[in-house]
Amino acid sequence: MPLSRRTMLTSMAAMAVIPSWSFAAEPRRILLAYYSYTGNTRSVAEKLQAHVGAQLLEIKMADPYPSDIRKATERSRHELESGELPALLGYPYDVSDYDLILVGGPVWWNTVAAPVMSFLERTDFRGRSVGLFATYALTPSHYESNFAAQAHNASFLPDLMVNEFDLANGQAGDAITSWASHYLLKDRPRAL
Ligand SMILES: Cc1cc2nc3c(=O)[nH]c(=O)nc-3n(C[C@H](O)[C@H](O)[C@H](O)COP(=O)(O)O)c2cc1C
Repeated sequence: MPLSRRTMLTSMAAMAVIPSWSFAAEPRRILLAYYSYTGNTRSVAEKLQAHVGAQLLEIKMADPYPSDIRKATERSRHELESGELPALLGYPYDVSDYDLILVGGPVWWNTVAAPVMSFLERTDFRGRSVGLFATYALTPSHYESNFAAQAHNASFLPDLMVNEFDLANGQAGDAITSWASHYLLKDRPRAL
């Protein structure tokens, strides 16, 4: 049946205002990997996860540190000084399904905690965006630069460093929320 002139004009007018492509919200696929010994980094990871709905991955060691913190401290120091990084459970991790990989861990001995170093060493970040977050007691020190040196081929978002005392006092919430909304929740353009 032939279209009426009015129908044709209406259709043409609609086509003129609707572009052939548009911006649409497409959820980012986010992996949130973290290691935590005393629970601080886990707490940040869970807060971030509540904001961005990422897939959580706890980095687990094949031979976990003892609960005696002095023994764990001695061992971790030896691992970092000698470069004999601890074996992990379930590696290598395939991150190719994710657009963005968040990696969290504690500052240990002024640098990246040994299990997180292991994770970075065994993961191929080629073509991926990485957002690092860490918790610390006194200063993040060389965490960021040492992390970047170990995570080959990644492009980095600005990082999130959380002081453990701010976390314990409930004063880190705004910084965590702000980081998540600025860097993790952006919509990406998608061709329709
Ligand atoms: C072995 C060890 C070494 C640490 N070294 C540092 C350090 O160099 N600088 C610092 O600010 N905090 C240091 N801390 C404190 C931790 O970074 C802090 O408590 C962090 O929030 C712990 O995170 P977690 O609870 O996720 O394990 C160290 C803690 C441990 C157990």
